[in-house]
Amino acid sequence: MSKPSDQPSLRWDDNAIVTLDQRALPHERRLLRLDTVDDVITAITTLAVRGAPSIGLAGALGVALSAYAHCLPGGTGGGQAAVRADARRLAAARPTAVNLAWAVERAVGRLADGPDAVLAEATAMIDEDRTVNRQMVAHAVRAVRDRCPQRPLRLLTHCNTGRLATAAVGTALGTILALADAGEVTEVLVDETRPLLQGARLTAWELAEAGVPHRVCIDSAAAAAMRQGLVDCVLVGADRITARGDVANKIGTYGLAIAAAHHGIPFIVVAPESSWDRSLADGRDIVIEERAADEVTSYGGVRTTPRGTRAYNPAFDVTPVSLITAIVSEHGVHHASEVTA
Ligand SMILES: CSC[C@@H](O)[C@@H](O)C(=O)COP(=O)(O)O
Repeated sequence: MSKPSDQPSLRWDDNAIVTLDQRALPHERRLLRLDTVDDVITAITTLAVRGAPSIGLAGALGVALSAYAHCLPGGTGGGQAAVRADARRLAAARPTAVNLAWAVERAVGRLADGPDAVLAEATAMIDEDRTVNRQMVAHAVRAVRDRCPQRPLRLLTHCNTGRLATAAVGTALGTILALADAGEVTEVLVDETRPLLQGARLTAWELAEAGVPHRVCIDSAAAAAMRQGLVDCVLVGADRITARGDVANKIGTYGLAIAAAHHGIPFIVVAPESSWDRSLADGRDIVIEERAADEVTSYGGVRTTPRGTRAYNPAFDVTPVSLITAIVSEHGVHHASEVTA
């Protein structure tokens, strides 16, 4: 039997995309079947499918769904023009993670060869992501070992960057799991990741599944944990990295990086090449998704703020390269000071 981490977070099955519904975790392991482009867009916008590499793969498979619907005799018609329109809607479902637009564009690139070619491209991307995960994690493990001589390690991570967010072991969380597997980790502090609790719900679930000791850490306690000496290294993922190495990632990452720099703690970003957007130099040019106020003004469907309270709810922030120790991809370890436009 394969280990949980050997199973891709999403797959193609009988003309549909099948994925774990991340909204239901950790209480329910519910499979979600996405039959149409609209299903895919809803899954991405509601975070049933989330994490930069995973939404890219879902987007690419969504183009295949569209190609089968519009480009086969007996389908709904519309041809390639209709598929391109769907592809634009898919790519716009979430604006910050560049992996989504990148993957959709790659799938569209095979449109002239027919729906089977689009599907083959999308499924090849799933296989590639698995290879990329393995390579990236190997480099990132080396980066942590080089910078953190003490053993065992106390690590801190933010959001969810594991197998739910990718097609294999993940990026930052994959690295943590590999270090834990080697017996080098004593505890992982898991930022709960307000407001949608990707850390508390998903990362804690993945770590528990793997048997890695961890505690959920309220986001606002991360700096205090660093001051108390509970953190040897911070590992996070990325949604978009600019040519000079500024990193957009889940809201709260910037604050973590400031705190880590203040305490002299290595801050390492682990992300695939597909998260780089070299068309941008300055991270301030990255479009940051602003999400609905009710994600903050209510909890579990119950309002927590006075009626009419407005909210500031950006899904991501940007950490300038000056606060980052290293950025690791499948190609190796980049010292942040070497990454320039
Ligand atoms: C390997 S996932 C990298 C990032 O996508 C991750 O850190 C993150 O910020 C995810 O945000 P989310 O809003 O949950 O999709």
